[in-house]
Amino acid sequence: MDDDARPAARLTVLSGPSGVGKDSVIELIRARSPWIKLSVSVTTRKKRDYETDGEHYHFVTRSEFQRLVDGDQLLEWAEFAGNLYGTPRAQVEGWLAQGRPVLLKIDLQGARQVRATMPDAQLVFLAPPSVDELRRRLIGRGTDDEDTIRRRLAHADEELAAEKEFDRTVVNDFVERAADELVGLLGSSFLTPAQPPVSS
Ligand SMILES: Nc1nc2c(ncn2[C@@H]2O[C@H](COP(=O)(O)OP(=O)(O)O)[C@@H](O)[C@H]2O)c(=O)[nH]1
Ligand SMILES: Nc1ncnc2c1ncn2[C@@H]1O[C@H](COP(=O)(O)OP(=O)(O)O)[C@@H](O)[C@H]1O
Repeated sequence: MDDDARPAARLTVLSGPSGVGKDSVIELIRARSPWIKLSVSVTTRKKRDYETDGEHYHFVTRSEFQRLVDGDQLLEWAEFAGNLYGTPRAQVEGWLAQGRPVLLKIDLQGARQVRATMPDAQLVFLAPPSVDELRRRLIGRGTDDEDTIRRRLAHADEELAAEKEFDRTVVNDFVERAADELVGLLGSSFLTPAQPPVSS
């Protein structure tokens, strides 16, 4: 396919219930598919031990977050389980302008905002093999206290019911298989993995 025939890069949204494996899939993509740009969200949530500020999230205070909202610097934002999360606008718009494939890991409310404001975006739902397996993963991760797990599982019912609003579903049965399927969906809107552009 020559450059002119290549379809424009699209924004891809990855959503799914807490504990389904979004971070695990994204870690593999980060390591293996550097041509895919991963948006780094801002959040008021507390950092987990395995997270790095500026890589997994930009961790900010509520007043810093509010300043970003007031300045229209977030593409979308939402409150999830008591914390605020948002996508910085400038970086994503810059990558899309360069024709890069961009992946956003955002919740259902954020996915709906992107659908409304950027109708060309591709919405992908990451689904668990079963609800029991989702519960096992959330508890097994060991990062959340009992109350946080309860709140996240309560949200999961709503998120699972919204699967039909998404363009595609990827089942996270095995992380590597799920990551490959997702990269395939992103790749189809830009370059194939066999010919990645020079990463910057
Ligand atoms: N709307 C929105 N949701 C986000 C953003 N960043 C992360 N989220 C979502 O917030 C929810 C909670 O994320 P997190 O606290 O990292 O917990 P985890 O999903 O259990 O790992 C998940 O559904 C994320 O997809 C963002 O920038 N905007
Ligand atoms: N395909 C899978 N099979 C088994 N365990 C998984 C799989 N994907 C993720 N996990 C585990 O499930 C837990 C939650 O995964 P995580 O990536 O933190 O989910 P999310 O980002 O969606 O909240 C972690 O302990 C992770 O190691």
